Amino acid sequence: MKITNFELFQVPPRWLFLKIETDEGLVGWGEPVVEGRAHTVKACVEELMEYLIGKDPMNIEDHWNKLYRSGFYRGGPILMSALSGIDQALWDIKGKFFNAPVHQLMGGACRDSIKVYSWIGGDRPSDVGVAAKSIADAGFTALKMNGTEELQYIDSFEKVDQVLERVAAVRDAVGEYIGIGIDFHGRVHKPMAKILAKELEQFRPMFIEEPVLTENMEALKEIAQHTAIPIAMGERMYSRWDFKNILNDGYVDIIQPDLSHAGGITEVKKIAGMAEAYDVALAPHCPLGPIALAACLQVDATSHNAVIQEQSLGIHYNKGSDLLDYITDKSVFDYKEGYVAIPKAPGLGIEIDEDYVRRQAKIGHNWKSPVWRHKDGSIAEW
Ligand SMILES: O=C(O)[C@@H](O)[C@H](O)[C@H](O)CO
Ligand SMILES: [Mg+2]
Repeated sequence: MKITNFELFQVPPRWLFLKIETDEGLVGWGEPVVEGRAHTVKACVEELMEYLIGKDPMNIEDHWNKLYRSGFYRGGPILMSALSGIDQALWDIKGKFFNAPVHQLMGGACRDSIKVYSWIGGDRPSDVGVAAKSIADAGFTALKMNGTEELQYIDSFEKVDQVLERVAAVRDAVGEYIGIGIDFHGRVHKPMAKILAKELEQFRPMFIEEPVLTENMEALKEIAQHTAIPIAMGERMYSRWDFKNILNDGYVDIIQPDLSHAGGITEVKKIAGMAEAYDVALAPHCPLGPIALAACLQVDATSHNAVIQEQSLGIHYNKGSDLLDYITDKSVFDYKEGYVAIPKAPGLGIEIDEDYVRRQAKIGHNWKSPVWRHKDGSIAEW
């Protein structure tokens, strides 16, 4: 079999889909994207795909190594997201060739389903309470919320109290046992992160996420001394080599590699294995589209330490588009009591609605990250 062609589709709300074609008529789909950088990743995929035209799609490990190692410069969000989408599409082709879901080819599933969580939107305590209640009423047993907007290095306790009020409203709305993930998006610096971690403990959150930026990960040591809340991190880490230090340091409890940023199925499967050896849980990051989610579920299926899966259904910043819009069999993600079943169809397990993708690609998008500034005019982390 040979790879004959590829196409990229930039579709709303802010995604990029890749279709790889073969001379046997089999096609594979991948999702190579970083939010706000779709054009740049697209150019990178185009450059990487030059090598793959005419190659056998089955040799995924060799292609991964070629695309990663032989460019001299390696890693980072752009190259690794491009590689991730290509890797997903190659696995999709392989699965379809053997008429088996990808997890079957990676050793078989060690679970039937995985717990999922969705984002809740809202800024005011009353809004987040209502949003949380609707997620719980829909049968979910976990949710994730925004911890806070940007905090300066040293900031007012008024902002701390606002966070506590919002989390209290959610806890009140959903009762004692719904999991609450609190995402700080690295918008907090060490001094305030310590305080927040300590004060949030009363609400028994499922985890706090990116309490500081990945590049400040040595701060986790001090933050962890102030709380027993599990610490989650990893959506902005791009390979095994990025994850090795945080695992070695020992202050992270849950890693969140993104199947569309951290080297795809091939690489995240390896990262999951590394984490397992450190007794660290896996919760793949996925605020993206259906292909990324399907790839996540394949890795969740075969990773003993996978605990929960993020998904973008109803997510506030994907307004106007839903991941189900792009697939023909809408019931492929089969939810029951807060769990989603591992898809069993060949390849990634989903059927892309290509006509719809083509129509949406005509609309396209030019999604860019917002610019936030502190009161004094200085740039805030987004
Ligand atoms: O954990 C998450 O889903 C978030 O941190 C998103 O990745 C972030 O808002 C960028 O889209
Ligand atoms: Mg996050």
